Amino acid sequence: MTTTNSSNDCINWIEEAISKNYFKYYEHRYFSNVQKVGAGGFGEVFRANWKNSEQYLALKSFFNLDNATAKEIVNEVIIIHSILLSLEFNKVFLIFFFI
Ligand SMILES: Nc1ncnc2c1ncn2[C@@H]1O[C@H](COP(=O)(O)OP(=O)(O)OP(=O)(O)O)[C@@H](O)[C@H]1O
Repeated sequence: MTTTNSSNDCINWIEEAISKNYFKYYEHRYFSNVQKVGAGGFGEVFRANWKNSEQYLALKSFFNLDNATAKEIVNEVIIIHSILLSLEFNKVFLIFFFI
């Protein structure tokens, strides 16, 4: 998928990514020092440490996992993935969690 398709396509895309293990699931308990840093139309953004490391990660939560949100997630994954690839990162780590 290179451009945004319909909402159904987005939900299928997410479900396929999960079933093929492209998306990994991490328990909330592995994150520490979770602090809210912002909010947008679809949810809230937090910064957190992974386990006990010094490295900050951005965690996004979504108000609802509906069609519009699925489309937003897919767009964001595609944009961040292409930016990181252009910077020659070999692996891409994105974290979303749902409340
Ligand atoms: N990786 C990040 N690091 C630090 N702060 C962030 C990060 N991502 C988002 N934020 C903060 O959280 C806010 C909300 O981000 P989010 O991506 O949810 O919404 P948005 O893109 O700003 O707005 P909308 O989703 O309504 O178009 C941002 O305005 C920013 O202040």
